[in-house]
Amino acid sequence: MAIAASSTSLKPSPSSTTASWMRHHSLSTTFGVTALFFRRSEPRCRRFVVLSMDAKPTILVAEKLGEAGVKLLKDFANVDCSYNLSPEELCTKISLCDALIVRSGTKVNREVFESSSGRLKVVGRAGVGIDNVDLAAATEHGCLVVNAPTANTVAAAEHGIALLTAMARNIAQADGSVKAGKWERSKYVGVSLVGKILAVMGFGKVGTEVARRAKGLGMHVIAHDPYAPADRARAIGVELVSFDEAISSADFISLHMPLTPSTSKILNEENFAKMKKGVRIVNVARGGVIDEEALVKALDSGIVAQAALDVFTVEPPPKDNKLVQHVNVTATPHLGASTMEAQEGVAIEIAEAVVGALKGELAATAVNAPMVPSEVLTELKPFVSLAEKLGRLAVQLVAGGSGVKSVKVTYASARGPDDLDTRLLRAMITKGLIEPISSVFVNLVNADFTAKQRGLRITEERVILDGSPESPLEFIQVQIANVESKFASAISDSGEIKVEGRVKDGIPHLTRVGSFEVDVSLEGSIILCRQVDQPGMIGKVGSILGEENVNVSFMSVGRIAPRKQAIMAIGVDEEPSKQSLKRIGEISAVEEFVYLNL
Ligand SMILES: NC(=O)c1ccc[n+]([C@@H]2O[C@H](COP(=O)([O-])OP(=O)(O)OC[C@H]3O[C@@H](n4cnc5c(N)ncnc54)[C@H](O)[C@@H]3O)[C@@H](O)[C@H]2O)c1
Ligand SMILES: O=C(O)[C@H](O)COP(=O)(O)O
Repeated sequence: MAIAASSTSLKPSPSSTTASWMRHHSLSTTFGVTALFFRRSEPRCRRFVVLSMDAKPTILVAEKLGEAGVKLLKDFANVDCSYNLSPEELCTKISLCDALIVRSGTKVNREVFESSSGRLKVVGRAGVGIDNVDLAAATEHGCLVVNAPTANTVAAAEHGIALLTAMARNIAQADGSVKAGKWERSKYVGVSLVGKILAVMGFGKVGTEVARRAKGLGMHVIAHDPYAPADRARAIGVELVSFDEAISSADFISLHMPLTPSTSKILNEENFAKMKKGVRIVNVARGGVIDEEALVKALDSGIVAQAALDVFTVEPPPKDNKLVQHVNVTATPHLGASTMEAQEGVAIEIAEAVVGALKGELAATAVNAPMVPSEVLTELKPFVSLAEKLGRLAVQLVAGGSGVKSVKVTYASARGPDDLDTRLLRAMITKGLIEPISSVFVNLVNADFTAKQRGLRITEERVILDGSPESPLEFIQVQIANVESKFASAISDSGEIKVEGRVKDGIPHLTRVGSFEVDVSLEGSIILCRQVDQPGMIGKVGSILGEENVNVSFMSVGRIAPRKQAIMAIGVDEEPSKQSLKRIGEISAVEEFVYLNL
């Protein structure tokens, strides 16, 4: 994968790790100790993590949510249930919230993310359709969007069937007539469903359940869905056909695709003209998939005999909306998901997803981030940490003023190329590369976007090794090209800054710097010294650090040959004072050294 370059570049600067308190606070509050990819590791930030460990995150529930879900949320967070907020009120409240839960009635647009000043970390959509959430803006702001895709499927399908049968037998109109004191038996003669062709447009979860039920009513069901597997359709006796075939052969059309740029107004004047005269249309998907003006015309001309609509382009539709008022239209106010059972299920599904995301777990229903199965995550966890630390090390080796633009990551593994999903690792390397030298925070959601925005091009390469594929990876190598290093020995023979690491006994280790092999655990911070290999060096450095009670966790020397140049890597638990670092630099055999903060 390659992330295209843009015009900006990263400029390392020693003091640029400082971010605002608010950002640290919201990060650590929101993604506490278990946060796998959201927590920063600078000592300064760790203080805020400790401070905020007891602070509960705040979740704004902006639309009615089932009680069971609200209870789950309250067990974990402060919950503010504020319904019917104006857009301005939502923007004002959002800067105090770590998560927001909405249904289809709230527009979560760019302004909402901008108003959150970086605090909003999760948007939970209590339902399926996410067309009311600006996903691009969410991603740019590093905000995870999760939905509840399964709990209202049956409710929506049942509502679709209810509309289909009610429309065919004029139930709503006849009911109104009886209540008005009339008895119009010949006016409300309906049409039968049995033997009729139903075209299900969008053969996903809801479409499939509608098809199943329609077959039970004796209908002949065909479906159109460019992405649905034919065998799934065949398994329930449904034939997948082209768009034109579906709409031109159907007696009834039921819409079940999401609203996207490619489905917007997919039923338009041109397509109504292709339909059988007298076709009947059900829409429990989204109002925007129909050109509503064209539908009014098609109803007036008789191409469309009847329509049953649960959803509208603008909700609620204006009172004088011609479609709603049309005599041949049956309308419901977006009730597809509104059964007691579905709303309890959706509430639990979204509450679990939002709480999980706030705890830093990878969400199974993430809409704008890769979903990583938990077993894969368990296996990758130490490599995730290694990836971030290699990124942090590599960028700190860049001399101030050099712009980091081109980074190559090599993953060496004995596993087949399809067995390793590198998105998580790439995100962590990106986080490691960017966070030490900027005030932005990077996570799985915004990593690629942030890299692209900063003109950082990351290319990935797989090296397939022989041997046992027990571990997902042997080593990860990070190379930064076209830069100078503040530690010349980090430059490899081919001219790039190069660091390489492995996981040993579950702990990330640095195993190569430039052309030198080292072995130091990446648990604290590191001092790298290039020296002339000679006896007593470890003791000299160790005693300088010992004098100020800096604990050495690890030492390793990698050398070209005995008594030639060597690199000493020293792992330290505490940050040495400037004075101690200066004294290390003054040891006569030391040619260069660098302190790297992990
Ligand atoms: N009225 C309601 O209350 C209600 C309730 C639930 C869902 N919905 C709507 O129904 C939609 C479908 O829900 P779902 O759970 O079945 O989602 P889903 O993702 O399981 O199914 C959507 C299907 O549409 C297909 N699709 C995408 N583009 C298409 C196109 N151009 N032509 C035909 N098919 C296309 C997809 O391949 C997918 O199979 C949701 O996006 C939501 O907008 C409404
Ligand atoms: O996409 C959905 O899940 C449905 O349209 C339900 O929307 P609602 O949560 O506003 O009822």
